[in-house]
Amino acid sequence: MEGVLSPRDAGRFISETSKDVFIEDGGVQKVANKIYEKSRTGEFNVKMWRKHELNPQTMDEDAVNWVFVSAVLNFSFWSEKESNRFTVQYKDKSHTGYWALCAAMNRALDEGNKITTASYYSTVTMDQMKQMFRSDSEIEMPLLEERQRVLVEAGGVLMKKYQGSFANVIREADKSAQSLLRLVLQEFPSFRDVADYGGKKVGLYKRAQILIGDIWGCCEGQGLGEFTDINTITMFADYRIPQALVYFGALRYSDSLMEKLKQCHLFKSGEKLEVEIRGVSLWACELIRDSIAAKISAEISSTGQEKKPEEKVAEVNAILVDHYLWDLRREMADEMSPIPFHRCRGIYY
Ligand SMILES: Nc1nc2c(c(CN[C@H]3C=C[C@H](O)[C@@H]3O)cn2[C@@H]2O[C@H](COP(=O)(O)O)[C@@H](O)[C@H]2O)c(=O)[nH]1
Repeated sequence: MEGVLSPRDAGRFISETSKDVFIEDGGVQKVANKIYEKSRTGEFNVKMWRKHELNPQTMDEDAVNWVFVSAVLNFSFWSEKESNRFTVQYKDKSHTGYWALCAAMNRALDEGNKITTASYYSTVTMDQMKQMFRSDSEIEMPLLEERQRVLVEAGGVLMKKYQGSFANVIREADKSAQSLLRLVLQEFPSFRDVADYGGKKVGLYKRAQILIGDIWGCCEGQGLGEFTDINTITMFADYRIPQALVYFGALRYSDSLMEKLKQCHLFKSGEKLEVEIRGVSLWACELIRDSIAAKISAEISSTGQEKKPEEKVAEVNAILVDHYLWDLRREMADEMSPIPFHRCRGIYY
């Protein structure tokens, strides 16, 4: 967007300016080493996305439209008590947080509600939302009215300008992730995750970038998911990656900020401390990605010969760094729970 720092430039600027959130190089190297080792197994690549059972298993237009709706709704699942959250039972499993959103979408589809069809969700009613996104715990899905509003808005744009399919937006971007990012920000207002910080406008664009990352993952970087510049997409600035980065010592909070977090302070979207947590986390992931790239090129130059294609370590971009940390935060939820996440009610992440 015009006059707005891109996520990478925003991350660098916020990191250089921040007074309450700091990057610790020791922790950055620790995470980079863990991911570098993981990347040598050959399983650490774009194919990981589809391994999650709730994600679509096809790579067609329906899958891409599923991803678009999940990205429109991919925000703010946290509740006061982590022990009592919005929960969805689906195929004998209990899902919370982001996975509860996916489970609810799949349950809705199984029940005949066309939640991923723009002609349906562009006119979805609150009664239909309550039915589709009903919780199986006593905690309802947060911000349901907001979710209806952004769904109707997004569906309306697709119907009016893109024949009802997000695949047509992707086609217009002509295999450029940055063109698709610009198009999403231009056409879908709810994705405009921008804040005022230090006299500048900073674009963190969490949902717009995770939309592109998930399209890339869903299609394994092929067909509708093929982007020549996918490595320019940064980490997705949510409320979980910071938790993981602090846990591994890559990020450090000032005592006063840590105290606020421990008091479950409710941050306003766009306030200084909230922007610093998200922006410095983003920059930390850029540094982790750079450190991994240096290790990979050092390995190639030290062995001298080029690896066989199947042995080549797939380039580790910020999306894969992000997914590694996000999935690990889920797997290590208990170990990481002493690190407080920042609470902000909003539609951006
Ligand atoms: N940075 C980042 N943020 C992510 C995701 C995802 C889901 N991605 C999955 C799909 C493929 C990947 O491998 C992941 O398995 C959700 N979120 C955000 O987290 C928050 C919810 O968290 P919790 O309360 O624990 O459910 C909420 O802000 C949501 O917007 C991610 O990947 N990266």
